[in-house]
Amino acid sequence: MLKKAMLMYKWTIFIYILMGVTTQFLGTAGIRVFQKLLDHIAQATGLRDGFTLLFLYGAMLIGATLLHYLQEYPHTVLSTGISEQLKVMALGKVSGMDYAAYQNTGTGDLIKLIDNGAHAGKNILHSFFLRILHELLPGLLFSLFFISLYNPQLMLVIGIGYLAVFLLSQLLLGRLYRIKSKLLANQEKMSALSVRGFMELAVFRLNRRYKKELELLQATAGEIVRNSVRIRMIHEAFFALFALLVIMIKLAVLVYGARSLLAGHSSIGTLAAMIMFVDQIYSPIAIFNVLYVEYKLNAVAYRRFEETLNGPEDANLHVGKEVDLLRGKVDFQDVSFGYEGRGVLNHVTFSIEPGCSTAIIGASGSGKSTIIKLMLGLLKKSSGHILVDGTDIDSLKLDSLYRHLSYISQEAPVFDTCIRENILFDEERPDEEIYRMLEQVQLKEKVQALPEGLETKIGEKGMKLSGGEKQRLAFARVLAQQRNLVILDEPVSALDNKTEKSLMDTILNQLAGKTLVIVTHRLRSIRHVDTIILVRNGEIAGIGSFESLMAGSPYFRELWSLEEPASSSDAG
Ligand SMILES: Nc1ncnc2c1ncn2[C@@H]1O[C@H](COP(=O)(O)OP(=O)(O)OP(=O)(O)O)[C@@H](O)[C@H]1O
Repeated sequence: MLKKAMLMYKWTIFIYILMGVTTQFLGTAGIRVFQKLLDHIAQATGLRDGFTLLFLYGAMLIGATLLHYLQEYPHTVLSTGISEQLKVMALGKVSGMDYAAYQNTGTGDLIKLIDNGAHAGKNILHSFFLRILHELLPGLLFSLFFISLYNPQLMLVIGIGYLAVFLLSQLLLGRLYRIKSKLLANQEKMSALSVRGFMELAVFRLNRRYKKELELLQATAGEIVRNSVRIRMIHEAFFALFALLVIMIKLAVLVYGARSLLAGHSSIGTLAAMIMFVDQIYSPIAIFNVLYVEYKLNAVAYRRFEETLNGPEDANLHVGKEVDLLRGKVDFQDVSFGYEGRGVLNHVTFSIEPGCSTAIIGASGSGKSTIIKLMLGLLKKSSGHILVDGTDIDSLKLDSLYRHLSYISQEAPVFDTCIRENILFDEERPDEEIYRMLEQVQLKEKVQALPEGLETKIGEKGMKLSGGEKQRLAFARVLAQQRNLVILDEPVSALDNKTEKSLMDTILNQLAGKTLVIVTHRLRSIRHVDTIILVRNGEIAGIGSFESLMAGSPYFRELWSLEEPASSSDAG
C-alpha cells in the first residue's frame, strides 16, 4: 500500500527531492564561495572580483532560503497526504475483506491498527526514506565532494570520525530501541484502556469498575512518562556526545589547517570552509542513526497493518455471475459451518420459496444469525450448497446480489448520520414520501417534533434513539428500498407488544409478494408467516406452518408455552 501511496504522490515526491538536493547543493557550494570570498578579502585583490563573489554568495543564500520556504508545500502535502491516503486505502481493503477475518480482528483493534499503521507508514516513507533522499544524503555527498577538492587526505580523518559515531550509536541506540518498544506497547495499552472506558460507560459505572480502570490507566500513564523521559535523555546524551566528538574533530582540523596555513599550503578561507564542512558532514550521520531506530519501530507497526489488511478477501464480492433479477428462492442443501473449527451448523437443509414469508426461530445460540450470514454470503459454508434462485451463492457476484435485497442486522440496524440518510442513503426522494414511510413505522410524529426533522443526527449506533425507534427507523429503510428479498434479524426485539403487532402487519402487507425472511424469538409476531423453520443446536428441528408445528413439534409447543401468558391464549 505504501508503494501505491508513493505512486500517487510521485510528482510531489520528485519535486520535493529535487528541491532538497538543490537546497543542499546551494548550502555546501555556498561554503566554497564563502571560502573564496574570504581568501579574496585576505588578499585584497581587485574590487570587481570581490563583488562578483559577494553577489554569488548572497544569491546562493537567498536561493537556499527561498527554496527552504517553498519546499514546505510538498513537505506538508506528503506528511499529511500519505497517512490520510493509507487510511482511505485501509477502508477500501476493509470493504472487501473476508467477513470472518473482520470479525476475528474486532472493530476496536482494527481502528487502532489502522491509525498506528497509517502513521507508521507515513513516518517510514516521509520521515525516513524521503528525509534521507531530500536532505541527509545530498548534504553528505556534496560536502564530501567539496572537501575532496581541498584535501583528499582529510577523508581519512572523516572516516575515523564516522567509525566513532557508529560505535557510539550502537552503544546508545540499542537501548533506545528497547525503551521505545516498551513505550509503544504502553501507548497501545493506554489507548485500549481509554477506548473501553469511554465506550462502556454504563457497564463500568454500574459495575463500579471505573476506580480500577483509572488505576490501571494511571499506572500505564506513569510508565509512558518514565519511558519518554528516558528516551529524551538518551537522545540528548547521544547528541551531546556527538557534539563533543564534532568539537574534537573541528579542533583537529583547526590544528591541521593552521599548520598548513603557516606552511603556506592553505588559506584562511580554506580553513574556515573545512570547519563549516565538518558540521555538514556529521549532522546527517547523527540524524540518520536516530531516524533508523524510529524506522525499525515503525516497520513493526506498519507490517501488522499490511498483514491484517492484506488478509483474506471476500472472493466473490466483486467477481462472479451478475444478478440482474432476484426472485428470492433460497435453498440450503446439507450445509455445515463452524467458527474457528467449532461446529455450529450441522447438515442444515431447507428451502425458502420466492414471494413467501419465512421465519427462522430457535433458542439463543442455536445458529439462526449464522444461517442468515451464510445466506447473505458474509460467512462461507464449510460444506454443502447454498443456492440463490438456483445458482450456488459462491458463483454469484455478491455485490450485484446486494442490489436486490434488504437486510436489517441484529446488532446495529442504523448508523451515525441523519434520519433521512438512514432511510435513503444517497437516494433523493421528496420529504412527503419519507414522512409517509415514517408514518407506517409510527415515527412520523416523533421526527416532525424534532427541531431538525429529517436532518437530525441520530448519533453513534443510533445512540440518540431508543432501541425500538432504531428498529422502526430500519423498517422505514426496508419499506423505502422495496427489494425482492428482505432479511430481518431480530427486527422487533425492542418493540412493545402493540407496536410489534402493528409493525409486523405493516411489513407483511407492504412487502406482500416479496420474499421475507425473519429471525425472531417472538413467536406471536410470526404467527401469520407462510413457513417457520425451527433451529435447535445447529440443526433443523422442524419446518412447517404455525399450525402444523403446533400439532407436530413438542419442541415448538415448548417454545410457544414460554411466550408471555397473554399471548399464549392466541394459540387457540
Ligand atoms: N464470530 C463468532 N466467533 C465464534 N463463535 C461465534 C461467532 N458468532 C457466533 N458464534 C457462536 O455460534 C453460535 C451460534 O450463534 P448465532 O449468533 O448464530 O446464534 P443465534 O441463534 O442467532 O443466537 P441469538 O438468538 O442469541 O442471537 C453461538 O454459540 C455463538 O457463541
